[in-house]
Amino acid sequence: MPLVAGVDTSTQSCKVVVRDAETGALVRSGSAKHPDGTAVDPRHWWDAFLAAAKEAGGLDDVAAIAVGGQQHGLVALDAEGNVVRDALLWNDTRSAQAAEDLVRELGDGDRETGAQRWADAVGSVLVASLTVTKLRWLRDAEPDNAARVAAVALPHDWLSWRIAGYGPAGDPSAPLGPQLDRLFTDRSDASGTGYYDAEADGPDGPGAYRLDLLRLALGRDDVVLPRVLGPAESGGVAHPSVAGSAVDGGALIGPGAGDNAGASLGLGMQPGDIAISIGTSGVVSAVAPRRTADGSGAINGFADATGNALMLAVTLNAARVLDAARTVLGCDVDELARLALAAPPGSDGLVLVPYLEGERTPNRPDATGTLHGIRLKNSTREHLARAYVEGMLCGLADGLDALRALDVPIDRVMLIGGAAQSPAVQQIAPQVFGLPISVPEPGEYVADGAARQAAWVLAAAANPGAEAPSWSTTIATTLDADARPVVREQYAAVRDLV
Ligand SMILES: Nc1ncnc2c1ncn2[C@@H]1O[C@H](COP(=O)(O)OP(=O)(O)O)[C@@H](O)[C@H]1O
Ligand SMILES: O=C(CO)[C@@H](O)[C@H](O)COP(=O)(O)O
Repeated sequence: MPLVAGVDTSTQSCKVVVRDAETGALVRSGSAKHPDGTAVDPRHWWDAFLAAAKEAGGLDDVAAIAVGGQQHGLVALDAEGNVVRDALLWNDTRSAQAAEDLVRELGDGDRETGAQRWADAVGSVLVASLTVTKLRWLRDAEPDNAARVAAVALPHDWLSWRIAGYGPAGDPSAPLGPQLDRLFTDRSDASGTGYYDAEADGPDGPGAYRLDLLRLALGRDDVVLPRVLGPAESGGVAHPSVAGSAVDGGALIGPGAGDNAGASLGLGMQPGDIAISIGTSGVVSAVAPRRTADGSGAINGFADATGNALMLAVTLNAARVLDAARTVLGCDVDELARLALAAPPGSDGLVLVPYLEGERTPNRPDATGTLHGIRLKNSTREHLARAYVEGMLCGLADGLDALRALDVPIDRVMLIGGAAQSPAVQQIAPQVFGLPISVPEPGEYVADGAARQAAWVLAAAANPGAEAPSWSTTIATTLDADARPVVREQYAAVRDLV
């Protein structure tokens, strides 16, 4: 049985899974941490990938590999293949003013007009997360670095390029050197840049770069952008020092995907399915045949990894809100869950608005978190734990409402991401969302989606036109509970007091 590898180079860590290409059975896995911070030298992602691959027993025997990754991060390369500065990640808000400037400029000075024009052009109203705003920030704040930019990649594009053996000139781990024209990406991740229209008529199918928007941001467009591959197209072969050395012809590299599109592929999402991911980011996502251009900015209209649209609401404050609660309470994840479940729904009026890192949806990059309604009665560890869980979930419930407002069908809601394993999150989520919640078997769904894509690439190499393999997703449990409207009512009453 051929084996395939899937990688998730996410905000906090790198995860590698090795699966059987036909059945999807998990064979081996590994993971390694990334450094903290919103600006990171990508070499840490390379080191973490190598460590995770080693923990997964090495990748010599895999016949294909694909990479899913945190979206939007600006990896700006010079002509020698070096990064011009630390990559600015999706959760770095220093480009908030650049986003505002670009919105107004496209609207001929009018914000509302500009917001709708960006949504029509690329599927999303600009916020600091999107790559194009980081390019504008670079142009304005670091003109010397901006002048050195010869290629612009995203985290998953860059890691795929390194796996193929390319990289900085003179770096022994990059034997093929800095061939920038060998960079490739996929439609899902390109759709989060802000200078790619996934639904334009392109020469090879849907999707085309918007060089006019790149120029608007950077002031020029003479930079290499990764080639955008089709869903089952191979971008090349892994360097034998990294993967596939024991396989005839080497390991094919798949196009990869943005992490949310990777998760969608890993879960096998269909229209009507909603995934709520509680990782570093909080993401509410749905697949649809076409994107809706939401000029309000609540919903991003990205692409998925199969040819559909992927509609998302994304918050900056998710699993780390619970990490912060653990720091405040001095407890581990089990104790946090026990405490939260010991307090009543609504936490007797104690409400956390969880903008601990500013916020993206709604767009409040400079906001801070606030605790409201503190009384003697609710000044307990239990109430505080519950308020943190409820506040974080309320931000996601607003995202679900935004999808609903666009008439996105909601038949099934699946909860994934690191914090989805918390019993408190699992039990409180149906009370907040007012819907039953399905929790798939614990797993790395982004890496799994990348592995499924790798298996698809392998099948398509032998049989062009092959479909993605039909690996199944097991739902471990479905949780239902009476809706507790008080939680969202209390939250709505204070959410805008920032
Ligand atoms: N049982 C749990 N309860 C609460 N939080 C958890 C639990 N398990 C993991 N986490 C949190 O989940 C986060 C990691 O989730 P993950 O989806 O891997 O993030 P990312 O993909 O953004 O790197 C960490 O902040 C971690 O503390
Ligand atoms: O910005 C987005 C999507 O628009 C985030 O979803 C990032 O893609 C990071 O994801 P995680 O590493 O938190 O899973």
